Amino acid sequence: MKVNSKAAKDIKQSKMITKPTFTFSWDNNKEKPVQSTVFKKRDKNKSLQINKISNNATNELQITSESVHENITEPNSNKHVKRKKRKDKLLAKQLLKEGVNVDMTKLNNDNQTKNYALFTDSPKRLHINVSSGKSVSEKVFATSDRKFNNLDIHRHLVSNLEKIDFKALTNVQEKAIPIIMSGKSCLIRSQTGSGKTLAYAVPILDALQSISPRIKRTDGVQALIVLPTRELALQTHELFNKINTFQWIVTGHLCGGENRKSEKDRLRKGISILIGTPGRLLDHALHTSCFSLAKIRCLVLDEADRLLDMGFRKDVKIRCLVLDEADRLLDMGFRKDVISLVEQIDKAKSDSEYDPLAMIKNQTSKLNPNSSENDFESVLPILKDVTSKDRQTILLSATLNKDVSELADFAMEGCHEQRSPNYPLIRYSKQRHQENSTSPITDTQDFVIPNTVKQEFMVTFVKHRLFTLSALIAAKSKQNSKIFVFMASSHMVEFHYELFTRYLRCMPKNRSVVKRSDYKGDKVVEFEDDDHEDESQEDEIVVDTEFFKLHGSMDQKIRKEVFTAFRKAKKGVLICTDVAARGLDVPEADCIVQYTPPQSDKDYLHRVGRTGRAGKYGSAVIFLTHEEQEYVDHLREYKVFLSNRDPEEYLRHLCQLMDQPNLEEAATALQRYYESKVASDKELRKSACFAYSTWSRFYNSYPTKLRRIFNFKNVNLGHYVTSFALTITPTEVSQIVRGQVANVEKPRLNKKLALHDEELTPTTRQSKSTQSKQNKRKSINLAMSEYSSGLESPKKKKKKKNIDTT
Ligand SMILES: Nc1ncnc2c1ncn2[C@@H]1O[C@H](COP(=O)(O)OP(=O)(O)OP(=O)(O)O)[C@@H](O)[C@H]1O
Repeated sequence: MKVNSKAAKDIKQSKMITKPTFTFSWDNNKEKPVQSTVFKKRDKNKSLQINKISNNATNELQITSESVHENITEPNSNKHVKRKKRKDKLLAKQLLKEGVNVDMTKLNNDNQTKNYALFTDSPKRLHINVSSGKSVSEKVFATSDRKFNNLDIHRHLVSNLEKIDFKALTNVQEKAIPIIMSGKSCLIRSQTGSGKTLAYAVPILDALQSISPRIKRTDGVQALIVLPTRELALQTHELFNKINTFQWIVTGHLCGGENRKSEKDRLRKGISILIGTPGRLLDHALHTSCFSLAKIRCLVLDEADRLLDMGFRKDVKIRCLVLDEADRLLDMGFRKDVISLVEQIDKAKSDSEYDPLAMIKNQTSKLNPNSSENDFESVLPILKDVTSKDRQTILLSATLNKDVSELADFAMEGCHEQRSPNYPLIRYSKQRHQENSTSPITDTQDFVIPNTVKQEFMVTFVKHRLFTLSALIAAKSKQNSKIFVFMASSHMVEFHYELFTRYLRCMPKNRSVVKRSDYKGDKVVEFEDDDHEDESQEDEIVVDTEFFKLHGSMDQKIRKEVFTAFRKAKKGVLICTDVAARGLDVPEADCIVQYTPPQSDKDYLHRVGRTGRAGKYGSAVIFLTHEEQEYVDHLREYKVFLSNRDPEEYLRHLCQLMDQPNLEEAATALQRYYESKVASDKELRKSACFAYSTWSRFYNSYPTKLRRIFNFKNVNLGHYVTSFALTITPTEVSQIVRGQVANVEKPRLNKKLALHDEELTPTTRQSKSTQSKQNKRKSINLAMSEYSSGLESPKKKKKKKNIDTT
């Protein structure tokens, strides 16, 4: 019991007080009656007892003492859990009858149950079939042993590539580079980490360097590369810079969250190869005059008609449009925007003046005797031909679906003088529904995951999730691993990042003093003891690794710094949302942890694809609960086979970490330690509440086809609260979150999982108007929260008639 008059004041003033209860007793001398009034805070964590004694003279009650009781409720002490325990016992008896070995003492022992109940759950069995099947695999490097110097590209480019150690061609490069160099549009599907970026970067650079007279900055954008995330745009830009030996070819990137003025300056100077995210590109197209559409071909998103009003000139020449991670762009709601872009470019072409020279040139090139049989038309490569009004379109992704193929049909239809929808589809493996390379792409494509990645699943009890993840991180850090940990929301990333950096990485030296008796019952363990200011309070590094965080709500500057630092780090743990799932290339990353399963099956592939890149080895593990284990069967539909990993293999590391000989004691001590820290730190507790709240929204918005596996109605929310190191009930968490949101003047939190308005794409912003549409796109929006368009709010830009000319 603690007495603290400030706390007593807080409770008295607090609005969250239930009705007081009055009790009367006699004072020690049995002379006067004592009236005790107990106020209880709604969160039941604190209660205030005021003892008053009647003053005979004035007939008034005098306060004799005030005391605040901190009742840390044991999460499992409610009726619901008791009922569940009864059920567990019945189930255990049933299992015993079936001949399954069940330790009934654990279930019957009340003391054990009282002992925090982390390891007293009824036995749950895995009922999934984990036998492996034949997955679809692709070889990364070409068997023909072809090298860059065998290609007809400039020798300076070859020597630079060799210097960076790009000698042998990967399969996708061997197939795609000659096709792109010939000027054809194509659709490329190839597994993650197979070198798709270089497959288009090399031919683009080579084509541009061969133009005579040399292209100038003032000639405007020649190639436009559109990517879904800022990090990906930055990374692609870096790659272009690294391999570009031709100083007159200027590359640049535009993505949300950066200083617009410096971007404007760069645009004014001129860029030949422009890499960017759709939102920011549109932003500049709308507001930056030096990014005039008269000079450069721009990606037109939502407001194509307005762009035309703004002077979409007819002599524009974007001759190469690359849509990387094309399916992601569609998932993010950019379908309309991309289609608008293509329409505008086509319109510009058809509106352009009669150009007999170009026509003659095209005719001549069609008679080129060197053209291959398969060429549906043989033209002078578009990028090399300055007079060409054509456009070359390249769509790439590791996962193509019907939507992308429809977009490709549309985008490529008009990209050559003689239209032909018969564009080459570059894909390596023969798939279930694929008879030949021209057979249609369906939504049920088999997933091709690098066979150098060991894919596992780990079934844990919900209450074990937090310390199992900690154990995994501790174990992997000993092996100097570089780990991606994928979580559901920005808040979840923030909370785990704080918790792990502050309390997992370093721990007090005296942590071994916590014995079983210390975490029995309802007492919260505190390692620090105010009375002992000795060395026992010192911390030591127990998990020797660096933690990083990455999510869409972070400031762009920090986001860039974090990403660069993680790439450079020798080892580390990147706690992130799906913003890091696509395209990011961290070659040394050797472990992927999916702490929250993805909402889209494709995301499973892309998350796993952050390891095992370019033939390197890696492992990927997904956390599942017993109720979710069917997900393993679900992935088998895509020919993805996971093996089972026993969590105990990681949990053993906790004994050393917590200085406890017994595994269960060590795990419980860690959980208690986290809980005590969260309970005593207001900010951390708030962060945990938001993390839990956004997780629950995420979990509640799985798409229909995954809902039978990830069913919100089936989850024990109380257990999930424990997995966020909280010792309060889910209802209390929502009250705290609601209270916090109400206290914020201008709530930055969108009703949907803390979506920041600026994170929405122009298309989504329009769709915000109707609630029904919102509901339909619930899961899309969740994913999009991670991507910034960098656009101003619609209100601001609506009345802007004059374009900013600065
Ligand atoms: N010819 C090559 N030889 C050696 N390494 C290569 C070669 N081409 C690419 N790489 C390396 O392979 C890795 C993956 O390349 P890249 O990022 O282009 O893959 P991707 O296919 O685009 O993957 P994702 O689908 O995940 O975006 C990079 O680290 C890159 O440096």
